[in-house]
Amino acid sequence: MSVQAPATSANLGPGFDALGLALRLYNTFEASLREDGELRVRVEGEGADEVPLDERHLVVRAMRETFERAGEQLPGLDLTCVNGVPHARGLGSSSSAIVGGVAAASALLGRTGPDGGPDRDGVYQIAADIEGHPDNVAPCVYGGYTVAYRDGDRWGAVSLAPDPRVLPVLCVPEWRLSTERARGLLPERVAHGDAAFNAGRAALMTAAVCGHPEALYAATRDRLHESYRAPAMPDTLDLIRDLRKHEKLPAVVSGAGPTVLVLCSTGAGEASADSPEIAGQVDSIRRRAGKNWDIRPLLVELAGVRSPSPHP
Ligand SMILES: Nc1ncnc2c1ncn2[C@@H]1O[C@H](COP(=O)(O)OP(=O)(O)OP(=O)(O)O)[C@@H](O)[C@H]1O
Ligand SMILES: N[C@@H](CCO)C(=O)O
Repeated sequence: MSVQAPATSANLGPGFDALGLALRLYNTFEASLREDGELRVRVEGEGADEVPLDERHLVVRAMRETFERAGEQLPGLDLTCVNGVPHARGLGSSSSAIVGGVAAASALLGRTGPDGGPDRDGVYQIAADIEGHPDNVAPCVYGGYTVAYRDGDRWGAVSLAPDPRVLPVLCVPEWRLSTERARGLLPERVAHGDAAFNAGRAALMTAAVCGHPEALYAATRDRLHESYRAPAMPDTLDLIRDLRKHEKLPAVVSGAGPTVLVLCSTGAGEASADSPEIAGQVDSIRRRAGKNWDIRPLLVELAGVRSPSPHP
């Protein structure tokens, strides 16, 4: 069976550990069970020469955890990963691997949702437990723009369709920053005023993405994480400052960085990389960014993780 799990951009500025957006850029995982107990992992594309090809592989770990929670043992496994999502760039590669692994294992265990597709809530609960925070996992599972939260011992999420006038443009650098290191830079406590500031901007972000793109510039302000992480990604914060100050574009750190997310938009009509208004904004981004950044306009993925067939 095969699973396609999208890239995601989390936080969107003020929505630390809560807001996220699914992107049309994917990792694909093909998994089939082996009766001889052997594990065979093949990886193509992003991270191919870097990730371990044994029990430590993140997809394998997620699959094993899902089997164990169901009271079963994962037998042998053939796993092929075709990765389109760059690692450690703030594009949710680890969530894509975890969600893909949990969705594949769930399907192999015969669990499906009411529509015959993935059991989305089941996948979300396990994957968010493994990842530890839900803001990449929620859009990867449900697609669209998501607001994720913790409710007692469960994870909750609402998925909304973004305004078609909005187009995410990613500026992806060659260099990397691990989420673990970026989280280690955050303070244990923040000022009440900063928390209140972010609450207002995060609420505004939902309005902005889902019907009021004119509010995107004001909505993309943060006081809880970006500046604390600046020492680990000074070029990212410099590019964001330049895009905001000189181009008046709503730019933020994508996830834990170092990618920059720019929420481009049109005044009217659907946003696409070919529409003159967006093409002009993309040109400005390219000019400001220079040659060290890969500028990628990406449509929003509306459906989330897919597992076309539950049969091994
Ligand atoms: N497709 C994958 N297959 C196997 N392991 C992966 C995969 N993607 C990520 N990983 C593991 O997770 C690590 C990167 O995860 P990390 O959380 O630092 O970055 P990210 O998920 O790309 O960023 P962010 O969470 O900020 O969006 C990699 O170094 C690798 O060990
Ligand atoms: N909210 C997370 C996203 C990256 O996984 C962070 O900023 O650390």
